[in-house]
Amino acid sequence: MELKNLQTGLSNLRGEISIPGDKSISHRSIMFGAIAEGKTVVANFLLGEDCLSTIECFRKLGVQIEQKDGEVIVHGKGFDGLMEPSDILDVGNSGTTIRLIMGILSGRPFHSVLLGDESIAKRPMTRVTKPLAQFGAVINGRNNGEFTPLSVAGRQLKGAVYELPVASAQVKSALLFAGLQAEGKTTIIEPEKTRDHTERMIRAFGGTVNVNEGSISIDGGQSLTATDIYVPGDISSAAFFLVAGAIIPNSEIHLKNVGLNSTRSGIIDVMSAMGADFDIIPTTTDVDKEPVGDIIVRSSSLKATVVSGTIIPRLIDEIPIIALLATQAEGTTVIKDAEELKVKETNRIDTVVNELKKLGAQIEATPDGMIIKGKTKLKGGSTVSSHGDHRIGMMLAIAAAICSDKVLLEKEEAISVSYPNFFAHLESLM
Ligand SMILES: O=C(O)C1=C[C@@H](OP(=O)(O)O)[C@@H](O)[C@H](O)C1
Ligand SMILES: C=C(OP(=O)(O)O)C(=O)O
Repeated sequence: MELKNLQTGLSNLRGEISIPGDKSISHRSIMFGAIAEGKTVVANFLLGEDCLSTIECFRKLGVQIEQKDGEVIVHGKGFDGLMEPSDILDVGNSGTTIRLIMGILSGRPFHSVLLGDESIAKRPMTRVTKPLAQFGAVINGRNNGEFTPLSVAGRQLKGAVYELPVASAQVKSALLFAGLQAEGKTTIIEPEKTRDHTERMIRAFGGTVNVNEGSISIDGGQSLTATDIYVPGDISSAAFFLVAGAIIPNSEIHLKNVGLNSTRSGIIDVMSAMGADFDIIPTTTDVDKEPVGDIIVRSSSLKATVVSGTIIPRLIDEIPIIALLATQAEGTTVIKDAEELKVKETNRIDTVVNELKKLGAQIEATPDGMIIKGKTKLKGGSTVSSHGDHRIGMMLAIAAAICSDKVLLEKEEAISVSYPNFFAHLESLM
């Protein structure tokens, strides 16, 4: 296996980078473009492997999708324009693709089969297949519908009321896609607020969705109309450079075009609580659009914090890099209520704790999170692994930057799932 020799001992990071498109919004732009009528032009689409998997799945469903001059153009023909695929739909490494597409496929009058990579094969699917069964969907899979391969026998769905047992935007979104094509009304009750890109996009495509405190309702039988989408930069990708700027000495990084949707910006609140030195310059001009801004981050003197409760869904994908940040803060940082980390691309409680320990961090796993003692000088002198998880790979590359001894990374290729230019951007700041 080829190992990447990570840059260590960085004395500063300076300059400006434009953050690539948001992964969650990019997936949804293809899905909504496909089920709407007309031509949807998507600008700043993320060309990461996960989003490319979504494009390929919809091409197999008969949707014409072009990539031209940095834009993606989706020629939608409505829900009824989707056709039975003659081949397996391969979602690759993407949990968002497989979970959301089930909400669309379960209401279509044809048969389809979903498969992904070895990580997807371990991720729980009954969180989606069970509630969809309440709508009348018929989805089968290994272990009573828990694991891929999954087969979907689509049929006319009936709207339902469903209370989510875990805060999951993927489950909520799958049910909204089912509800859009069902007979009658659908109401979803969330235990905590999760990312709301699906609700925003229903509106952008001319649909109606009612959001009340803790619940989301839609009427079935809605038809959507194509629109142009601008995808803001992904705060989950910006997070690696926010932390790099704060923990590497003599740094000042200007991150351009970062999505600042409040359902995603928990890392900003955590960095504030830890005393990080940064400024936000909002650049959004249209209040109906996803909020966007620039962030300037500088080397900081940090203190420990507690990360728990309702903030967790607002920063779930940033916890690996927040754990690294906590190794450089004075005091004991506690991250709890984050059991969901166990069912991501890897068990992120285990992979974060084990890999950071190899570099010299004082970090222990708990059943629902981790406890990190700082400030600790990370040494390195070891080989670490992404375990095929893009966010673990990027966190380790930033961790290596503050190590004194050599650090080798196994499975760096995972990073292109969400941030193909990651190393180019990192090097441009050195
Ligand atoms: O809806 C989405 O686009 C996502 C929701 C989150 O997953 P859960 O819904 O499982 O929390 C997040 O971890 C994932 O990266 C993307
Ligand atoms: C969990 C993630 O993605 P997904 O669930 O789409 O695989 C992620 O990007 O961190």
